[in-house]
Amino acid sequence: MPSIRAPSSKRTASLLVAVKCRPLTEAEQKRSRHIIQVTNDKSLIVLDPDLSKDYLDLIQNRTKERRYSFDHVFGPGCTNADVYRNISSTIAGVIQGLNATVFAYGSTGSGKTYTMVGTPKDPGLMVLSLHTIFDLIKKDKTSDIFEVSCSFLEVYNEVIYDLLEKSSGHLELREDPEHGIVVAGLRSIKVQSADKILELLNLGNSRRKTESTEANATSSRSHAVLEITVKRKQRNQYQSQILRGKLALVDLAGSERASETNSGGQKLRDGANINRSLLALANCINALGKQQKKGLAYVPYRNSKLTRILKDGLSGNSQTIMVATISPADDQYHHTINTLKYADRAKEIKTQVHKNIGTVHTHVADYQRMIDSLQIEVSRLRKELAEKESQLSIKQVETAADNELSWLNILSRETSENVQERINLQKALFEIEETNIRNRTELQHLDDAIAMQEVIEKDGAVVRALRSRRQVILDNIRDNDEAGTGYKKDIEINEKHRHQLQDMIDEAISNNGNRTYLHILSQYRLLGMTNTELQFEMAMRDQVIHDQRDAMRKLWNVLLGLGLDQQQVMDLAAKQGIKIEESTTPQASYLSMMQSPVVSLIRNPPYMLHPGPSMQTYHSNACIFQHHQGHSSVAYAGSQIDSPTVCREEHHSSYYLHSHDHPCSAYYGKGERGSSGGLNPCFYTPEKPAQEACRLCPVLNAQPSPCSKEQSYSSKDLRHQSQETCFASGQSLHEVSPSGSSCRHLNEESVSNGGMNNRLHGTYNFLNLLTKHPDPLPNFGAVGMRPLNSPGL
Ligand SMILES: Nc1ncnc2c1ncn2[C@@H]1O[C@H](COP(=O)(O)OP(=O)(O)OP(=O)(O)O)[C@@H](O)[C@H]1O
Repeated sequence: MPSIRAPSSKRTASLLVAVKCRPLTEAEQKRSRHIIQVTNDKSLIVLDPDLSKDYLDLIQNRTKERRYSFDHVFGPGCTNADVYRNISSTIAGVIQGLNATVFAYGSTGSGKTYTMVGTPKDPGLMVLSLHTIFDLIKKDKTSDIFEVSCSFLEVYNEVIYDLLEKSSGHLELREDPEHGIVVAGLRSIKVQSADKILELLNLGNSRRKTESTEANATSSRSHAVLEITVKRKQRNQYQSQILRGKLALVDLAGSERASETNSGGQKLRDGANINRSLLALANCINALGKQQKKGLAYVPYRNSKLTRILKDGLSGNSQTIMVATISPADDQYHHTINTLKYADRAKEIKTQVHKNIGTVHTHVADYQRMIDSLQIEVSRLRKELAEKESQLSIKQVETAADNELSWLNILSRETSENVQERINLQKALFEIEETNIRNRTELQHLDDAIAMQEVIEKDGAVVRALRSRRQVILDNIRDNDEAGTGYKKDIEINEKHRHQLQDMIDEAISNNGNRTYLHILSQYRLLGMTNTELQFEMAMRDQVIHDQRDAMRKLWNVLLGLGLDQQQVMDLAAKQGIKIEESTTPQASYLSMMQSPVVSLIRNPPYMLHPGPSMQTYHSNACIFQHHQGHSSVAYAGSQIDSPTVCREEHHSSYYLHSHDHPCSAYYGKGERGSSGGLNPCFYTPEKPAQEACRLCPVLNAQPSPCSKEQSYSSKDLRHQSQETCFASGQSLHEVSPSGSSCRHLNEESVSNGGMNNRLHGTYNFLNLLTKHPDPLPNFGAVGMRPLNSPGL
């Protein structure tokens, strides 16, 4: 299986919002007034639908007239081709390995399906996009091989169906560590021409659930997602590079008010489900919009299948276009305002776009195979279950038995929903807690920065900006905590429900003998498999991420401590065919930190947070102390840079830089110099308390260096010194700065402690390579800095 890994060059893109106003329909022309005025290609006015407003109302600003501006505005005279012209460049990016998402959003009957699918005379965005993709492939002058595949699904009443299957079963979502959210078992058909996809599109559309409602004669009752994947394999390239672009075209079901639909029963239930998932989408748009202004806010993707499917398009790797469709009719005023409100918020949403580049080598092939075999097992069980059910129903003759079976069906459906809900709630809770861990870390940075800045100017602009940011973060923490409490309550309710269902199942087994038992057993087995798969996925992913980050952090500490800069390390690694992803370097951590709006305010000394390797924090005569014990590690660095005590703290799998009020800083006092004459950046992990670290680090205890003059090495000497030789002679390695006040300590004990030998052996080998030591080539697998194609498992 080709593995696709995102390279480092990311571009931040804003979600592009286009508004399209359809003409009045024939029926509307008889009863409604046109209230949309498109003032130019970027703005529009929604007129007050109430004509009875008098002059006084108007001058007192009691009018309901609203003005909006967007990236593009299209009036009733515009065709789908006019809309498409403005977004075609984004679609073209798909054949270059970029992802794009286009979704139509609006109330029922506002023109979403017309915009996405269109008519033979006015083909919609789905059709036009497909033509672009195949035209570009045809015109391509390179010798690259293209492979286009397509899938088409619908989400109806919170259940996913494959529109390319005649009678599709229920499909489940799963989180893939490489590809994000994927629909397990969804058919992906390879296609050679736009016509073939259009055929599939028509077929799928004919299978879509539609109903005639008050507002629209053929109203879509489901959300439909057409996904086109373009794989581009470059011939004769190093490792056969593959670009993989993905285009998701989404036609949402229309929101409506129950009071307007004039429907009951199933129709009303459909409407409620549609509204629920659209509300979930609106909530995500809200949170994402807020996130741009306020920093980390929790985005409730898990509240619906639709939002989980759209997650990448809303915040991940995708250039995303929202086409907000509106009706010009005065009786649709509230719907129109509502659509435009969310379209307006969506303008704030940012995504990170990068090419999906991979090689034909396998990364996580083993892991993927395991998941796939589980998937196959799940579908086999599903089939078995369906067969058993049909056998049972053939044998059924008594009405009592029918009733029993339908009761059982309800029970098994409820059981399934209960399990799925619990998984979603637990994951949501986990995500919310992660978000607040990051919020709390930022709060700590801010507290430190405020304290330091207040020494300089008590109530200056910077302090005020920092305080206001602090308030925002506090609000976010409170909001997230409240949401977390809500999820915990939901989990309790879910748990109670589970017990009730279990009681009912137990009773059924004791009363109804074999058939019931078999049915429930199969269902349970099925759910058990799905659950195991999820747990397995999560555990594997977390473990891999944790191990790799941990090993990389240690390696960077050692490498940069030797005085090499990041570029040198990367160049040397590249010579060995190893690609170090930019996003994993200390510089990247530093940059992302420094790019935050508040940190940019406080970049300059004297309270610079962490200068980063490029700014020589890891000075050649800096002091590095490493101590390994089990899974904990501590590394300290004292530099000559005139900055206050700074700590880098690792929490869970995240890696933060922050100024910290811990005993080391207390020792010197805030902003005071340590014995080195410079202030000491301090690196530690939570597992190793700072006091212990201070005790262990001779420099921080302001004790004389343990190195005698004869035992000391300049950093240059050290790099040419074989550690083996040094350890063999019973010495520990220390490097002393010219002033004698800072020291690098890397001894055998610290290397061997806690079973870290293998990893450090790898590190050591790599160091030898970097310092041109004639030892064998490094074993990168041991240190987590793997050649690009290693699975890391
Ligand atoms: N630009 C347009 N020009 C002419 N007619 C249009 C246009 N847009 C929409 N219509 C007409 O408006 C009606 C409703 O459109 P459509 O079915 O696309 O709405 P929708 O938003 O998809 O509704 P639902 O959410 O209920 O599925 C249809 O009769 C359609 O032909």
